[in-house]
Amino acid sequence: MNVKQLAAEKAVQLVQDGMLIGLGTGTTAYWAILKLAQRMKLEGLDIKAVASSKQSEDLAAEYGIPLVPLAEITAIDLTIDGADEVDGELHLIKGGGGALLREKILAAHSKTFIVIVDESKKVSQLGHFPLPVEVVPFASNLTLQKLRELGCTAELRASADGIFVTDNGNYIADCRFGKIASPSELHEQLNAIPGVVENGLFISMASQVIVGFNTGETEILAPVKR
Ligand SMILES: O=C[C@H](O)[C@H](O)[C@H](O)COP(=O)(O)O
Repeated sequence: MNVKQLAAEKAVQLVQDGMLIGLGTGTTAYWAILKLAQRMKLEGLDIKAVASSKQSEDLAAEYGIPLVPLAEITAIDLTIDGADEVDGELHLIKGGGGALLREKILAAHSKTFIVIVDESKKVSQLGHFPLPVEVVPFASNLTLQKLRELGCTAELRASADGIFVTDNGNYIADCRFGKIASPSELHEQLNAIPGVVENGLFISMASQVIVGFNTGETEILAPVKR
């Protein structure tokens, strides 16, 4: 079993009958979706789900996980999602796959938000991974200028056929800040820029982070209560 699968399967153990599950996006969340489908088939697990991307929606549909229209829900019991970096405070960088906006909306409405990562994602300080920032296409060159004034190099993400476009019809600016001294302060500064829709910093949102190790072990990290 690979390390991402290990963390994902540990998280899926927390899922119980009757829950509404938020499905994350990416190569780690992929394993969680597969395990949920397997538990439904083998154990008769009775769940419904909402998806954080077209990709995860398609995967869930392919594996027979019933999806609920977002208009019909008021809250999510538990969301399971990956991350690009996790620091000691359990702040995250997300959006490597471009799904950060929908992921953040689902996380914000989840009673429990479980993050699943392999050990390579644990860092002492966020920022080595370029921070994804979702921006509207209109005047994106000007928005990029404002982002750079915050001290990063910012480039629009490319795709095979031009500029990468999110499920929401927006662009992603990948911002290299180097080490981020104050993630919460940067989060506020980024979202104050007109044209920025949302950024990939998830501040104090994780209820738990499940880390998979190459040794086959897992570690559960919980936020320190102050
Ligand atoms: O937009 C994508 C998401 O934030 C992913 O959850 C994140 O990039 C981690 O992806 P992966 O599990 O593929 O490393």
